[in-house]
Amino acid sequence: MSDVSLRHVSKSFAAGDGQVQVLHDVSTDIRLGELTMLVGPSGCGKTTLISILSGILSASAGEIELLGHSLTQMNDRKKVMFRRKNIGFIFQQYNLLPALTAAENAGMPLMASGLSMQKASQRACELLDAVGMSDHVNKLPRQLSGGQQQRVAIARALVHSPRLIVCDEPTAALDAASGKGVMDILRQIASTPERGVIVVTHDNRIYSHADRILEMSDGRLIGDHAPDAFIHKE
Ligand SMILES: Nc1ncnc2c1ncn2[C@@H]1O[C@H](COP(=O)(O)OP(=O)(O)OP(=O)(O)O)[C@@H](O)[C@H]1O
Repeated sequence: MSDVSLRHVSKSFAAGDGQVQVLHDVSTDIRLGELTMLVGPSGCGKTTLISILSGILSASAGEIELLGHSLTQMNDRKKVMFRRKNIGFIFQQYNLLPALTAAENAGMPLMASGLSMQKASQRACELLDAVGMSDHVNKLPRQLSGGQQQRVAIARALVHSPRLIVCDEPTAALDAASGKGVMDILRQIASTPERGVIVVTHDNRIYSHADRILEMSDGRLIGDHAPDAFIHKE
């Protein structure tokens, strides 16, 4: 059994009087212990695919299994619970709450599941320390650089110890050095066998951080590459 399995996944959206199909018969397996990148031109369906594999969107057809559970058979409430426990999300925009400190922001998922502010902040500080932010725990987002804010977002994504980290363009808003710093952290997370990281990206500066690159075009998976081979092909 694979850690993430997609079988014959298709997705259509309503458009005008008809439907537009944005994913066509996508099948692949994604493993924990690896950093998998999903690359391809704008509009080819990358965000739609990670939204389906993390249970945010439902597929129009096909089967999705995640960590031994069939997402296809879960109702919406179960999907929310499953996601909260097992998946951490990191986006291009860091989505930090401006009135909360770094520690409070990073602790938010724990507070949302009922932990006290004090306990949540304590665990958040451990994670902030791990991403090199121990000197900034009491700062507000506006007092942090883009790269530092993304580190807070990484700490927030990890604070509930999810097994899968799903990232949509995590380095798009960052300069090269900050982007590399963020990818080094994600790479380290994916080097533990019980954790997997999936990164959607356009950013060819970071391809070398992948263990594996899945290439999409026009709603289809068209390649499964080792990063070296893909970088030389580009
Ligand atoms: N809710 C929706 N309703 C209708 N069409 C949608 C919806 N969401 C996405 N699409 C369409 O599906 C296609 C794939 O979009 P998606 O965001 O998955 O692409 P992407 O590869 O992530 O693009 P980008 O790299 O620009 O973010 C696009 O043509 C988009 O317009």
